[in-house]
Amino acid sequence: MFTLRWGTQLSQKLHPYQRKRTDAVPSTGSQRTLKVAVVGAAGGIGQPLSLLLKHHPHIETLVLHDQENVKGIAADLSHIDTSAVVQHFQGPKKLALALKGSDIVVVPAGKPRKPGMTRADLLDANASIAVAVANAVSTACPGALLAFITNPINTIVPIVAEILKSKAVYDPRRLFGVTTLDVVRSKTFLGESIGVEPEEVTIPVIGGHAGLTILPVLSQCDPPFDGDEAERLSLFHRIQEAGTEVVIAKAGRGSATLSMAYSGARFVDSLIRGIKMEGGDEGVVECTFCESDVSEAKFFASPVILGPQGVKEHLEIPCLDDLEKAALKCLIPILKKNIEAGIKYGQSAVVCGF
Ligand SMILES: NC(=O)c1ccc[n+]([C@@H]2O[C@H](COP(=O)([O-])OP(=O)(O)OC[C@H]3O[C@@H](n4cnc5c(N)ncnc54)[C@H](O)[C@@H]3O)[C@@H](O)[C@H]2O)c1
Ligand SMILES: O=C(O)C[C@H](O)C(=O)O
Repeated sequence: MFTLRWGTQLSQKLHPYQRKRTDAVPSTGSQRTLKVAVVGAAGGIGQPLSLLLKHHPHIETLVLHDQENVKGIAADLSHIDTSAVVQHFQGPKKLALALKGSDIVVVPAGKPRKPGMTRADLLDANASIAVAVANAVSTACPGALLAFITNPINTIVPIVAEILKSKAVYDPRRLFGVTTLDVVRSKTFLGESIGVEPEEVTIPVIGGHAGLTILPVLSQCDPPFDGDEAERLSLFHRIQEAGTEVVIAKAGRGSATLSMAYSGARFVDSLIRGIKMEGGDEGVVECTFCESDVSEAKFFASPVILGPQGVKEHLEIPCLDDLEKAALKCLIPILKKNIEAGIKYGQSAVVCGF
């Protein structure tokens, strides 16, 4: 029988350097069932992501929202013999209603890249979508965990933070840019290179989610990657440019969708396992882009321990070798600029009343 392997196998194992005792947290009731909303559910990512989430044993209600018609997708998914009930909503006027009472909102709404574009080129098209979702979340489900897939992640997440701040509902523990695909790709490429199952590979990927801001910490790979300097640089570059590899291969028909849906589902599963964590549980570790003071940039992708309220603890930036230290030094100014653009956009959206 086909079963999805939710739980430990899908999410990042605790790496030895991350292994820490965490404070006991009160039980939030592992029996609680959850409402998860997907905004952009009719899209290239949204459809397979919704398919994967329909199989999640802890999702009681799966809400599909899109500006396009999602009725057919909901009807289709609702015939799958798993218990999640599928609801559907279309258009901006239905967004707040769709999100009402959601525990988790995951957002793959927005334009994807075409060959020749950078992720930053998507800002004009996608920023207003992020603002609309943040506004709706602030009234419909201010306590939800909010995971953005929409690019450019480095700028979209700071925009959303500004909108939520203006509504006095911003909780940095609950807002995430999904960078799981960078980890998934790193595990795959390293597994091939080392000659082990990709699932056995653990590697932190830090920084941001665009070109040079993506920093796979190869020196902390487990099992160790012991390629020579040339292999190391080539792998480093391939991971940074893996999104572009897909954009070029799709030749104008969008960017990564299936691997992103898999990665998005894995991230949602980790959020759910955090929500359902019982006192004494060790916690779920994922690399994700969120506000922190682990680096000089206000937002940074790094390993966090997830718990019932979202981020339970930010782990230190892993030990870096000389190449990685240089890469971090080079990415920080780029990331800061991306973040600053988001803060400015968000603040002006607030002033303009969007
Ligand atoms: N974080 C990552 O690692 C990662 C990976 C891949 C793609 N992405 C990004 O994800 C986004 C979506 O990619 P895709 O390939 O699914 O694109 P797509 O065009 O196939 O789908 C986007 C969907 O969003 C919907 N949408 C647009 N505006 C909306 C709104 N205001 N409200 C509700 N729905 C709306 C569209 O109707 C469409 O169905 C892109 O911005 C892409 O760059 C991020
Ligand atoms: O590359 C893109 O534009 C999509 C996404 O960010 C990716 O990494 O695949």
